[in-house]
Amino acid sequence: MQNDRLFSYYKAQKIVPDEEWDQLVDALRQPLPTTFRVAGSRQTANTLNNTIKNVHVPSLGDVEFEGQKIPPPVQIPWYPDGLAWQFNVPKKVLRKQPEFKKFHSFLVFETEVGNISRQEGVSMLPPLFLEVEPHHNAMDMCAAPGSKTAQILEAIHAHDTITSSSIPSGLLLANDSDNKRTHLLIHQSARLPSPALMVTNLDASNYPTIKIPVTRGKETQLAPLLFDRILCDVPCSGDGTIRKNMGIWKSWQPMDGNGLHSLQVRILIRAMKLLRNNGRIVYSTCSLNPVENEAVIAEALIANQDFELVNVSSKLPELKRRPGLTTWQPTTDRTCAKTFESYEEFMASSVDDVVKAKMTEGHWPPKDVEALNLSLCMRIYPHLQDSGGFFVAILQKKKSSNAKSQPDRKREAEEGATELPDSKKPRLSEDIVAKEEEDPIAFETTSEVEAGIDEAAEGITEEPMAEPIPESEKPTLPAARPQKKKALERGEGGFKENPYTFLSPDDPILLSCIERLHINSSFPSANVLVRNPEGEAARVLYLANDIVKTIIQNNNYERIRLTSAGTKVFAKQEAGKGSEAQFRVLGEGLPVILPYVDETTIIEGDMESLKILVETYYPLCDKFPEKFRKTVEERVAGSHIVHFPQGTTEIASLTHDLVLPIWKSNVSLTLMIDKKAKSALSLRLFGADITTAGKEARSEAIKKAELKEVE
Ligand SMILES: C[S@@+](CC[C@H](N)C(=O)[O-])C[C@H]1O[C@@H](n2cnc3c(N)ncnc32)[C@H](O)[C@@H]1O
Repeated sequence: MQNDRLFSYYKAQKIVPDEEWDQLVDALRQPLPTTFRVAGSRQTANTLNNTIKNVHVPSLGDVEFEGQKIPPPVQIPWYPDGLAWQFNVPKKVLRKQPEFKKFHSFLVFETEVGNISRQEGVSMLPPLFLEVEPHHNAMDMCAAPGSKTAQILEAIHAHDTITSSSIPSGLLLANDSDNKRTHLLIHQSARLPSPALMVTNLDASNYPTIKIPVTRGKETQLAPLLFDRILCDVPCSGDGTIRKNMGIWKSWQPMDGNGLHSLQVRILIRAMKLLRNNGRIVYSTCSLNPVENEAVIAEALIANQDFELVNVSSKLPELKRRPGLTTWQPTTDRTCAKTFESYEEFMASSVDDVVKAKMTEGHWPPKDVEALNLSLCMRIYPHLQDSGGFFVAILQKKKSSNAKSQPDRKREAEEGATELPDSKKPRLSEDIVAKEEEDPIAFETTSEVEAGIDEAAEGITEEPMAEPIPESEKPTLPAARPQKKKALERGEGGFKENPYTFLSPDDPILLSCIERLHINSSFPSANVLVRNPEGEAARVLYLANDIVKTIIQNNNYERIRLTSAGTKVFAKQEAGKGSEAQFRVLGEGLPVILPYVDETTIIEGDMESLKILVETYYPLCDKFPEKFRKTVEERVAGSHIVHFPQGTTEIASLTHDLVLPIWKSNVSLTLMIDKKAKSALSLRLFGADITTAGKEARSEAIKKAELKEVE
């Protein structure tokens, strides 16, 4: 844990006062605590958080391991409502100490189903400063793998109740230039299914204008969509993650940051152009390098003078932070022995011309640096609160500014970009505030039920975001855009996504879903879409909100590489021999559908029935308590919804109502949630994984242990 280049460079930047230097270096050499955030909409999160606070933490309060006292998890002081936690426990304690082992497996399962996000503490900051509201049009420009996207989605869904999800009027457009990573992002965000989410795969620095129809007087025209909030969590050298990514100790060199500066500036400048008046941009990196931080902010503020930095010193008062730098000294010298105070000094030096060409004036502090208030930027250092290193800046588009920068005016003239006042925004449906009755926990059900894949998780899923970006992942531009329509076809490389088609509200498949679940007429049937290749029958139905629908219908997808839109609600389920295939409601779609479902359609369940459903793959109907059995026997085969009311019985205690999808065949029932979601539910309700998969995993582990002993 020594790198003289890194030390010389950061000492020259004076990132901390001399007397703090040793503390900073000591902190960099300590392992990073494990941090996690209780995810989901506010009410669901608070319920789970209470379990952590009142059940788990007290059981970890007095633990000793190999003669050493082990400190329990503590809440991160600055995170709102105490929903984020941190603990610093060696791996062997998690594996061997019984209480911590139990807590660890709780975290693993809850992470799998998306109720907990294993996210670095400082990486939770940008969305908190973005202050997204459910009606906002928000954009996450460099979003994958999606931990911050999830936080923004939660803010967009702030009106969700513990029982069901709302259809927000706002939008979250999450983008990443790396195609593979956008799919990771989609997978992660399926944990908080949202009809307001769109995912694109584009170069953020050159993000195309999205058009939406706007009515002025009698005329409707297409105008550019401008955003209320934009997050630029840009690709960076990642040296703030050195406590976790030990490879940085060896590999760090100054050209990493120098090389990223120009892309970072271009991404931020593009975000500025996509923002509406009085909107807000959060720019962040997990790097300590001023060239990737203050220098980027300075260059962008000079390029677009409609913007200013926002003072957020009173927000998150418990967060220890340091002001942004106003001086810094870039270098191209690998040893970092020599840094340069100004661009002029650098250009006059004996540095090789090829190297000189890699640097711009913008790498250095501008002449009028004081005017930019760079000290309003925030630097988070590891020694202040035992965290990673991080940088955040909040920029705001001034309320009314005539000071349009030259390129801005030019672009607006070219694109006809217009600011849409609130009253002129396209008319979108009102927020539909969900009923506060039933509760589905948002289980991930993308995989087929009990698909038989055993991925018994050993560790909590690590957040890949904080890794130093390997060469292959450094600033990427998506594969060349297809020139011809033909290239859009599947399997030809380039853009492979299927077309988006909205169903007619009287489409027979949609009508059959609606009739079967007695979905009422306020359900937005006109917003249901499919993505099957032309000519193929639909297998999955998605639901989009009005703004997502408007965007899909008014833009050209050869230009906007749309990877995903809306949330899955129904999927085709092949039935057994002699029965017709049917569409079933998906666990992830249930929260959105539930407010529209006629209550008499929902089957009342009880704890014993829930236990049987959790414990067995296909329990026979006659195994269930009489009341429940009679009700299900009266129902036709196919997709049903069951409500399990909160309460305490001898078997278990349910802290809040649960609503889950089941499938009824002729003689048996199946709980339609995926294997891991079922295990998480089992752990939460019964204190153990009583699922078939859980039991199999345990007996497998015992067999292995016995074999080892024999050997
Ligand atoms: C720091 S990571 C983002 C982490 C993410 N915000 C999160 O919290 O999970 C930076 C991301 O930028 C993406 N990226 C790199 N160059 C890009 C570009 N030109 N346009 C858009 N995204 C880019 C990378 O693929 C990477 O996923």
